Amino acid sequence: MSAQFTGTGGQNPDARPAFQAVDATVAYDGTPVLDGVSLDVPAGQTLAVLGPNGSGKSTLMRAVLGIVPLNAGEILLHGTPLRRFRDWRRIGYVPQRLTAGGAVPATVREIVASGQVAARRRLSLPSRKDRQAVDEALQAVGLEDRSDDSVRELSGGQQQRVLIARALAGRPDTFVMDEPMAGVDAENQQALAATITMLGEQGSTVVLVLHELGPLEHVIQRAVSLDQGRIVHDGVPLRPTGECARPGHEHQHPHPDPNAPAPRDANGEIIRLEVPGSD
Ligand SMILES: Nc1ncnc2c1ncn2[C@@H]1O[C@H](COP(=O)(O)OP(=O)(O)OP(=O)(O)O)[C@@H](O)[C@H]1O
Repeated sequence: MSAQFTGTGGQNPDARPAFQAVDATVAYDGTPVLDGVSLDVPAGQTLAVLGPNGSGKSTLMRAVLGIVPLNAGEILLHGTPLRRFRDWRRIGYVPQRLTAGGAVPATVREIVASGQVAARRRLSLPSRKDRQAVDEALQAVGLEDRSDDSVRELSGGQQQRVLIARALAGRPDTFVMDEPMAGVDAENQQALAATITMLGEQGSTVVLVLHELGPLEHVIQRAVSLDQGRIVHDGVPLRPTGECARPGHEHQHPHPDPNAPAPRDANGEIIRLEVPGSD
């Protein structure tokens, strides 16, 4: 594997935390969904954010990335207050998988290459190094043989791997992945777990929203559980107990079933993969 994905933080014990939330509060219509959350994520750590549906996991991820404004508190990225942070090329965001947003049809390679736009100098064309980074990102997620296919031809799990390759192609060292395993079949989960393991081993910071640790159990160093917008556990990952420990237990989840047919719009067209931030 190339050294290009190597994070800097994991090798430097003096590095400032990748993410810091200080008493972060977010309310929608007056109802707090993040209720004074304080959290430091050291550079180089692989951390899972767990919790029941609606507990505020996605809101916390969006808040640390500045997508959702805080009502109170503060966020720092790599030691810099969010409002002054400019080094967005360091951050790779893997959003939840499918939306009905208006993306254009695109090949796998085009989607992955779109992850480099923020990192390239304005108006410059992709360099040989950029193209090489796309090749390596595709290789990292095991999709190099699908690079010229339309993303619409891929399964949901493969599309999720495309989104991760897209984040890798920008060469960040800090990743936020919102439910990368949701609606992904077992084979693609294993492929994703291998990629995330590689990132952790190479010193990147990886923050993942998960419903269960599953195939990532061996790579998660720390788990933070939210409930009703507050941190109720922070430490070694808790093993599931009771009903959740039962073999075959299925978390109640609003995301698509991996075996369900591809979602279609009112005209019968398959809903396309959104390409956020590809401007
Ligand atoms: N844009 C919004 N406007 C109003 N309410 C919102 C908005 N986004 C989220 N919420 C509400 O905030 C609460 C927390 O939502 P959030 O998506 O952060 O939870 P979550 O833990 O990620 O849930 P899930 O596991 O279902 O993805 C929920 O009650 C949700 O309905």
